[in-house]
Amino acid sequence: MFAGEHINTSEDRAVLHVALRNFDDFKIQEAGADEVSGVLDHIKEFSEAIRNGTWKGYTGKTINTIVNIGIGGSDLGPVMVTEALKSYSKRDLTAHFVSNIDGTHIAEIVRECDPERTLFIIASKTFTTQETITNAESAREWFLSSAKDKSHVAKHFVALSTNTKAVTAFGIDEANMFQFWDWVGGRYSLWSAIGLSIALSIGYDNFQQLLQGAHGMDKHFKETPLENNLPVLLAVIGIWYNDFYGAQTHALLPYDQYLHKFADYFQQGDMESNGKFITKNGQRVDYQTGPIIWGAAGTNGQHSFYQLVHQGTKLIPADFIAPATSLNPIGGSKHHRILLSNYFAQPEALAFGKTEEEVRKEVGSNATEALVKSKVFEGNRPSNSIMFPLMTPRTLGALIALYEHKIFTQGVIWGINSFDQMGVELGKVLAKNILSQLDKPADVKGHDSSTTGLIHYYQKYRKE
Ligand SMILES: O=P(O)(O)OC[C@H]1O[C@@H](O)[C@H](O)[C@@H](O)[C@@H]1O
Repeated sequence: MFAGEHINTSEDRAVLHVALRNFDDFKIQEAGADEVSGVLDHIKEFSEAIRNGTWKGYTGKTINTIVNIGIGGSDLGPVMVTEALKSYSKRDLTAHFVSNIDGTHIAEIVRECDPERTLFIIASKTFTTQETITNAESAREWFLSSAKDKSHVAKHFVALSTNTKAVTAFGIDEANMFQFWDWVGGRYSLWSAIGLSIALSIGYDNFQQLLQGAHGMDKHFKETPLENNLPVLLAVIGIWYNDFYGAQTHALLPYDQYLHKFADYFQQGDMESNGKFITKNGQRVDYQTGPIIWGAAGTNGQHSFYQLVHQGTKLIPADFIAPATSLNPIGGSKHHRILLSNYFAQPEALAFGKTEEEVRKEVGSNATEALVKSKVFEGNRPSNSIMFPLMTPRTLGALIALYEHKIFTQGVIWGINSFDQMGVELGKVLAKNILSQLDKPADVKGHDSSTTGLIHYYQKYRKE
């Protein structure tokens, strides 16, 4: 990876998100790697102009709202990071994210926007993604219904993409396009121009700290012997439970409200990278590969799904993640001490459980056998605890890179290509075909009876 070899073999591409946060440290040979700092300068200049108010909208007002329109890797990273670093954000610059093709998403968000003061950021590596282009067109329509004049689009729309031709065809000025390169995978792109909404929200200096933190983890990963290498340790522990103990899922459980999108983010990061049954050589694997990633923040999960984690029939390895210090130490950090007491208690309970003997002592001799058994915790349920001093941009950068390299290491051990995503294509092709058949029942052809029946039902009941 660091050498720039085309390890994404199916697409014949290098995998160089590490080049986006390199700071001239590693020597990377790949076309575009020397353009990274130029794009960072562009991000710096633009984000400062928006934040300090020198960039004005079409009526001369400053921008107070940004709307990132993107999906998958062009959405989840910016969403997760802006939430995680909200404490560092410019509070009078509201950040919204539109991803879903469901018109409700954009409709509800533009309700909260003033066209004179809103900047739309169209984030798409390919600039062909159906959801993003459709949402971007609707945003432009909404904007022009107030601004009237197409020349005003330049003040309110920018693009983050590798596809200059499609961006200019959409009507966005090339000067307002932030470039990146095909060696940046979508789910590894928050470090690239796709991070513009992050830089706008937390400021360029903080964005750079995020990159520095990731670079620190890159160096650790590249230079540390395997037995002390954090991404490698996480990777092999994960493989141990996945491949040798039959664990189907892996839970990400941050005890930090700011990380409430962390599991969503790594659902794509991990499942799109390692959800594959074919090796790089084209063999079907006869072992398990990527786990199902899920999770939720804080103590909320304890009052819903932890029952199954503690006493269910499934083995669920989990990562518990927390900062030692809260950015909101209200009540003399009363909340944080309670939060952390839970953060410490849960892995302990999972590991050591409660024996039948202990339960008997607790419930007394009058308790029924069934009650005694229902209170036993078998224990021996595995978890990793990750703790850091304080949530800062630098720490978050390192934390994200830790998981990125964990996923990469697992992919290497499983012999799969963690950097393509062929599995998302079939559904897209079928949907395109179905879209062309939705108008008339007579057009619905070539499907199984269930699909045909469903489409006919829709055609019968739709209002418009
Ligand atoms: O940035 P783009 O080109 O619009 O792509 C968005 C997403 O599109 C999806 O189809 C891919 O599975 C993701 O990996 C990708 O992040």
